[in-house]
Amino acid sequence: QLPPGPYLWQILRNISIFINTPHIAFNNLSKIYGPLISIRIGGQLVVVTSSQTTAKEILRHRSFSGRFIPALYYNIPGTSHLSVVSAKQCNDTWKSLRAIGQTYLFSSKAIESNALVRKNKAMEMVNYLRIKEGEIVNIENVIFATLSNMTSNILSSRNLFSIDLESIADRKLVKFIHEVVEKAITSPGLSDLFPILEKIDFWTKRKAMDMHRLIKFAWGDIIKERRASNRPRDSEQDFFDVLAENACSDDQIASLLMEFLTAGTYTTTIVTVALMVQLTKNQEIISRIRDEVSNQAFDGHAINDSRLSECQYLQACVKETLRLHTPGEFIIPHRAIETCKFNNYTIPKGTVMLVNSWAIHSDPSNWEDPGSFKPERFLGTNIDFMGAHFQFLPFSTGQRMCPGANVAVKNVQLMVANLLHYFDWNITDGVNYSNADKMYKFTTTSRKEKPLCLIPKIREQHMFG
Ligand code: HEM
Repeated sequence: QLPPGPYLWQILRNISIFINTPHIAFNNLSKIYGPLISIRIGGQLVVVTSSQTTAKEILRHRSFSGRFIPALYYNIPGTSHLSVVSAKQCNDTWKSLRAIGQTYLFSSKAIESNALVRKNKAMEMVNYLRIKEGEIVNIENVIFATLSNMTSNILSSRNLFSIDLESIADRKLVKFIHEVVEKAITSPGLSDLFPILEKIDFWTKRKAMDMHRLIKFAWGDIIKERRASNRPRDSEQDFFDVLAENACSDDQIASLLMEFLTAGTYTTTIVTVALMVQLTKNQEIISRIRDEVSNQAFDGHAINDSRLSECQYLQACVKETLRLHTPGEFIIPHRAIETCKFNNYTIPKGTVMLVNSWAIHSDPSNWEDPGSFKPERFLGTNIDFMGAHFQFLPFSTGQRMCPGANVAVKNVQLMVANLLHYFDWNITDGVNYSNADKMYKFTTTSRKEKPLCLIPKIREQHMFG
């Protein structure tokens, strides 16, 4: 009754492709076994789809609305009861946290009322880059710090990083955020695959305590300071105030702030950087974005956040980057919360449900020349990212769909508009826009061989601005 799948020896024979490029491995398997494939990894049953129709059915199926997150994450104090991304199912706490997020972060009203924070952080970035004119800048770090500070200010009215990430404390925290995504959220440990080992899996418990210390290190002082300060007026409340009013413990607040920060910043940085990499190869696209931003969104002093939605071409570039460089080739794993019948198969409770968004975004029956960066493909179409067009699911669809889709796109647009409006960018060997293909090779859709380092040059009209 389970969906078909390869034998263990077939996986072992191709083990390196399964480990290094599982999205390609499963896409290849779907040509043999069809849209639903099951495999057993240790004690864990995993069902994978690379088809857009089946993906839609899974992501919108109530029985598959649970989340599978490795045990490492749940061993971090504060994470198990108060969480959105890692909530095991869509219970009342999950609903109320999504509602709080909607009020303070995600809704159009929240986006509008946070416009000043975003503008100020973007201008801090521009001012920093002005000082760095002619020097090699790790622009990936600057983008990460700026996006993190935008998010942490919206969540808790405080900065989390210095803009150049130069201090040891900053670097420690960045490394940790990468670790949260790459180890705690997306890589199953031994006790996830062999639950019988849970009691003796001391490594996971020790690692979780290390992570807890770092979360406290990041948010501890901010939480202490905020708790000691006067309660703000209702109209000035932020996300932190609502959590504090709801009797959340320091551990719970810290881990939730960290979760939102990671969900919002890690992904958006990847997309902004990937778009910058594409732009370093294509001066024509840069000129087109610049013209559009100057005409539609520059108000004489700064880029006007609310007018960026009129920049259709810039938005097409962001969509094309989300298609070609989706952060993560698979949607964060779902979990069957009950045993159910699905497409004539029986899917047992606890099964991990994986959707291969890379395969959907590279399907030649949906996308002509899918491996190329062609923003024009989105112009004149109504294909958007809100989960109604199943050939394009960067933010997923259904109950667990990313609530931050609109904020994310707005942030990427704002960052790229500022970076291009005020600066020309030379790649580090001094040759403008020529060697980028070799220098910034992607090893997967979103990981590059090297960090993106560029040299900013103030554009002439902004010399004395
Ligand atoms: C380009 C940027 C982003 C991408 C590609 C992205 C993508 C995703 C995806 C694929 C999911 C999983 C959906 C599912 O399980 O079906 C997700 C979940 C989530 N994202 Fe995003 N995201 C981005 C930015 C953001 C931002 C800016 C925020 C908030 C500030 C955010 C907050 C969340 C949260 C809270 C969840 C968990 C939803 C739940 O489980 O109910 N994301 N995101």
